[in-house]
Amino acid sequence: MAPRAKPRSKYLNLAPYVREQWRTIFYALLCTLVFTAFWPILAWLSGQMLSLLVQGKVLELAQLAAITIAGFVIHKLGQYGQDSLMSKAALEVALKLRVETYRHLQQLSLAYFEKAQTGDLTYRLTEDVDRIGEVVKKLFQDFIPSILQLVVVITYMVYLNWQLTLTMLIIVPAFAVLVGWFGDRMLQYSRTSQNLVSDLSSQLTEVFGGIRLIRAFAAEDYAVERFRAESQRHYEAKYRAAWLLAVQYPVIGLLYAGIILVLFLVGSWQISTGNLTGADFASYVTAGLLLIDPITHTTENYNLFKEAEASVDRVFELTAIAPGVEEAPDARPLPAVTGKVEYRHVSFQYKPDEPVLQDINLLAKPGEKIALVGSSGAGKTTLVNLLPRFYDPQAGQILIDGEDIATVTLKSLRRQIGIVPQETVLFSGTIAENIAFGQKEFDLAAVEAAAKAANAHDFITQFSQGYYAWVGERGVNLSGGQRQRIAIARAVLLDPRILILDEATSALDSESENLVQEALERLMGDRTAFIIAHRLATVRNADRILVLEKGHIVESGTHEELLARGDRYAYLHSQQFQA
Ligand SMILES: Nc1ncnc2c1ncn2[C@@H]1O[C@H](COP(=O)(O)OP(=O)(O)OP(=O)(O)O)[C@@H](O)[C@H]1O
Repeated sequence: MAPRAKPRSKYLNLAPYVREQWRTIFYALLCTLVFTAFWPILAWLSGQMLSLLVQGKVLELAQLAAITIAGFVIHKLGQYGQDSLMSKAALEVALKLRVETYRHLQQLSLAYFEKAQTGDLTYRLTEDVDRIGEVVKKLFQDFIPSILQLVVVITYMVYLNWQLTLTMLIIVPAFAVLVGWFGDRMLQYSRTSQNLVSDLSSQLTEVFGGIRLIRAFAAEDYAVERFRAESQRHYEAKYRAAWLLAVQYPVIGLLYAGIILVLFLVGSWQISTGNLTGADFASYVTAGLLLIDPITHTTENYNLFKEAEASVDRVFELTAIAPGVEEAPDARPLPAVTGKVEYRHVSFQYKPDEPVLQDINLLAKPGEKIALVGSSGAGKTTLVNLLPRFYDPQAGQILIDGEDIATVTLKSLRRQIGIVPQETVLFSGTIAENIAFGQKEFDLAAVEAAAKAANAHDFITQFSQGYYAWVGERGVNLSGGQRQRIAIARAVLLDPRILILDEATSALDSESENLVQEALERLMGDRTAFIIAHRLATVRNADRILVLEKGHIVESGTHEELLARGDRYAYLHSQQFQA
């Protein structure tokens, strides 16, 4: 039989992030050492003090108390250092992980985002990363110090008296297992009763919603009986939990008393044989008490680690996704282009065996305006989306100024292509920030000039805060036409040689329509433009019209030429553009 591979812990993925924090962690561990080393010292001091107390040596006791307080201060300073530094390291890990994962997501292809659920992605980047941060914090701030404390205190106890320690090491874990068993059972019962409560409430919602039906069928008794049965189940689950709790306290209390009894019996036996002094026994008991906290923390943290493993898994699942559209390793920046665009035998499909574009050939001269028309689903959007490499074609090449776009850097390529989409997305921020979207710093004068060219300046200055008016939730509301002009201003500011315009299908009022149209004409100027056309004016004025059908270019020519042909375009024109 082949040896079973040991499952690799998901937590190992976090190692590089933790390693980066080694300096902080190192200092934090030094503080932990100081903090922990003082546990046995404090236990020993309390034993000595107890012994002096019994002997009535007040002065010595006072001196020792002063030393103890000093020791305690150092011990607490160690704890402060440990907690603050470990928290810092853990939060840095979470921060780095969050930003890195986000950066990775930004590189994934659009195809990924079409499949992914936004809610799920958001959850992974917020809740899951937070939970991981919490776990890392617990690991360093709680788990490692607790383990260290256990080791140090137990070593001290062995040093004081090994016979007593051996006895304790046998009975205490058994006790811990029993407490754990009670805990698990309680959790199980409370989950069951929670589920039953939600069943009960869904039954109520259903019944109150359907009360007419119950009346109509005279089914009141039936409804009461169903409700009674459900309530009975709820009662039983609750009672089981209450009963367990009632049993737990006496059982654990009795066992606890038993442990103390054993401790005293074995302790007095050891004192009687001369293996242990009274003061040492007091130190021993103090040390024993010091074990309770770390044991509780260790078990709690262990459960937390188990639970959080799913979060680690979910976050690293994202970072493992390949970007889809990738830059060639030797990609060069695309130099400033004139705007000549060429598609050579380009074929594309989103899903295997469902071709969307087939053997597309097209050449756009610098400054040419090309309108794309065709019925819905013909592949117009897909065709233009290949140009900024939102997707890569399965076959063929796309060239800009003779450079294959697959060989240049994505940034330099996309910077030279302006896009005015059908639906303008605005992010929360000022209008100026929205126009200068993607630029860390911008010149307000340039933004204003762009807005003027986009026929947006007038409506912007009507807001009381002008370019600083806030867009987004609780911000100014922009109409469809205004949003489009913001999008046009964005493109003007970017000043690309190539444009992709996806005309809005939703009707604008005629004034807005004229302003938008005028702004678009100005934007297009002498740039190369691909326009997914829905407006008659655009189609008429285009240098060339391409008619797409089922992924093929079926016709190409000017408006007049194509009308004269009386074929596909003429048909579409009569259907769509006759108003
Ligand atoms: N992200 C996607 N994943 C899978 N299939 C897609 C995707 N986007 C588009 N398609 C399919 O590809 C084909 C072409 O779509 P595309 O959006 O390019 O057409 P279009 O001509 O722009 O249509 P419309 O005018 O309705 O926008 C359609 O059959 C569409 O269902």
